[in-house]
Amino acid sequence: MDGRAAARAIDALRRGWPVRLAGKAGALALLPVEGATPETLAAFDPDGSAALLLSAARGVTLKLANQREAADPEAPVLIARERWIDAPAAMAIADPVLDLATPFKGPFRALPVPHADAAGAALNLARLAGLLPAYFVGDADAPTEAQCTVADIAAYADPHRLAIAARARLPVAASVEAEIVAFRSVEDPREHVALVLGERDGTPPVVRLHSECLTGDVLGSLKCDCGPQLHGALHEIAHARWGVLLYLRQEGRGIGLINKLRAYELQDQGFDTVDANTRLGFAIDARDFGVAARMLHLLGIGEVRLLTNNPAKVAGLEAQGIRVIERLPLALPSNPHNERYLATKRDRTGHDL
Ligand SMILES: Nc1nc2c(ncn2[C@@H]2O[C@H](COP(=O)(O)OP(=O)(O)OP(=O)(O)O)[C@@H](O)[C@H]2O)c(=O)[nH]1
Ligand SMILES: [Zn+2]
Repeated sequence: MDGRAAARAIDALRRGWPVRLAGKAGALALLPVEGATPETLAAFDPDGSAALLLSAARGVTLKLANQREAADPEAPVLIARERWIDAPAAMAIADPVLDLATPFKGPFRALPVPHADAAGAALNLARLAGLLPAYFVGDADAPTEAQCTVADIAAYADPHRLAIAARARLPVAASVEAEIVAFRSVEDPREHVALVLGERDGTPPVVRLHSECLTGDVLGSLKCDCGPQLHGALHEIAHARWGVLLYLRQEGRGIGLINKLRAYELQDQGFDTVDANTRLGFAIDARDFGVAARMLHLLGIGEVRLLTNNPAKVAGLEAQGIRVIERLPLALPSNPHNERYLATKRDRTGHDL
């Protein structure tokens, strides 16, 4: 298991370079659809015999006959590369934002998925790279720039690899009694942060898991409630005996900034948060709360009073060995731009709002 191999593969994918991903029974040569050019595609698939790997959720929208009722939205599906599927056509197949501009696609011919473990891991790897979950799958001898295995990807994403890298006093607006603690794992460039407010006194702290939202946290977006929740949580924690805000680098509930902005474009076309994610081919919530549990563990915290309206966060932490002794609500006033977002949280993802 080598997390570095996965890191190299992610780097290659982001540059639009092909990678080889080995599963238990065999390997797949993969060229990401996002970033593929006519030249890179011709070099990867000179005789036009590649297939297209997509997620089952995307297959549902494309009306692939065998995907009408996909049990697992993130399961891999494969379709043949017909003659008309060049690099731009593949992008239109992969990217739901283009569906309105290119409504008539197909017909598609579904193929059996070879090496389902590698194919599933490939979709996960695309998410980690911040790309659309879609690949050309080439011959076993297709040229590739990086190689990794399914186990390498698991090692890369393993929260146990996180360690405390630095800590310092950091007076903030909410409280001058604050310490910032930064965490990192060797291969994953995302640096998570904890802000510890007040004096540790042996009681379970008030804890907030805040997932990064560049648009809401920094730019003051009105489309979500992240900015007010961030400041509201810091305020609540500052008024408790002590507490911790975890700032998790899981932008867009784990699909990354670019894919979140694609989801926003779909929302402008009328889809809600949940449907936008599944149309892109992702799970409704792709976050890994094991990261938060690991950070709390490294801070010596085993019991928390959790500030959230999201029952999945409580369950996610408990599943990773953190006891949530109390759930504290964190609801803020809505605005005309985030009413639907909040209604979707309440009606479709079980938030207690
Ligand atoms: N994919 C996607 N992510 C979004 C969208 N809007 C906000 N986010 C992300 O959602 C995350 C914040 O999650 P929240 O839903 O506020 O928190 P929660 O865990 O569901 O629930 P609470 O703890 O009750 O606030 C941030 O990473 C945002 O970037 C969206 O429309 N699509
Ligand atoms: Zn937000």
